[in-house]
Amino acid sequence: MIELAENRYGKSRVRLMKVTRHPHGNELREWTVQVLLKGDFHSAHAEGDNSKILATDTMKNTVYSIARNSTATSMEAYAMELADFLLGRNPQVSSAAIRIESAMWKRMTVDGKPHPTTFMHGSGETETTHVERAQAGTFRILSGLDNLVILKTANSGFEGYIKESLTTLKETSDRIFGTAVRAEWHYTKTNIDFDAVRTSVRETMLGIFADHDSKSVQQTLYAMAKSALEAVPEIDEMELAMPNKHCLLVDLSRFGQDNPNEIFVPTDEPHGYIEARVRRTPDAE
Ligand SMILES: O=c1[nH]c(=O)c2[nH]c(=O)[nH]c2[nH]1
Repeated sequence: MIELAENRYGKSRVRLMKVTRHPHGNELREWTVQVLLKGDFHSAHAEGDNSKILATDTMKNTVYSIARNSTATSMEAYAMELADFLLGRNPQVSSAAIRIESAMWKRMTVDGKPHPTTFMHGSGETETTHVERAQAGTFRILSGLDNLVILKTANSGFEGYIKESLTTLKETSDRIFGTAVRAEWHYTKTNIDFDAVRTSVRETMLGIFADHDSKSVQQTLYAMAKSALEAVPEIDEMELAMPNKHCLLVDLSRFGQDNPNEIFVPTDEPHGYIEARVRRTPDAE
């Protein structure tokens, strides 16, 4: 016997730019949206019967249509509206999952003043959200960020690790620590100021990264997640991934020069990769 074990389908990489026009200036958002639906689609897979299929092209159109009417100020609130709309119109759908990645546009400064209608691409950092709801269920909202590229030039070392026959790495109490953070955290509520909470989470993590006396990427990652969970009551779990973007000290002794931790070669591959999930445990009775 062969059966359809699981399935979901939808539209990926729906690109959307929204300009919200105000008399005093405009707001700009650039999102890449993914819609994935699960549901009663056995007949489509096993019999070629498309009568329950909402075309993915229709989903793409829905992304734009909801964006036109939505007054949501955050991508989380917009994603909830989109999921509600799709679930409301499609009883054959058991759950809708919306993912959004938001590009980092910043208002341009001209002559020292923020320009009302012109923007500059800030960095390759993106803001993310993943919103999911089942028919008659409650929302599960995970938000985060990706490709937050940061680097510290002091207060980072790596010592005391296992030394065995294949170990060549030298211990150091002073190294460069560069990474591109991916973080995703879970909200305990759905009616909060998502943008303000996001800012608190991000700023808390950055503050710890800068000030931490790092014994390893693992220790700093844990300290960042722990501080964010302590500072922001609206989240209860965080997954963090931090590649260790090695910067290798160049041996200048070949040229009769010293190198007191000043000249490095940044490398992409191979790189260390550290990830962890950190959560708030229920208070002990
Ligand atoms: O912070 C680090 N953690 C490791 O596990 C590790 N391994 C390694 O080679 N360098 C590092 N750095």
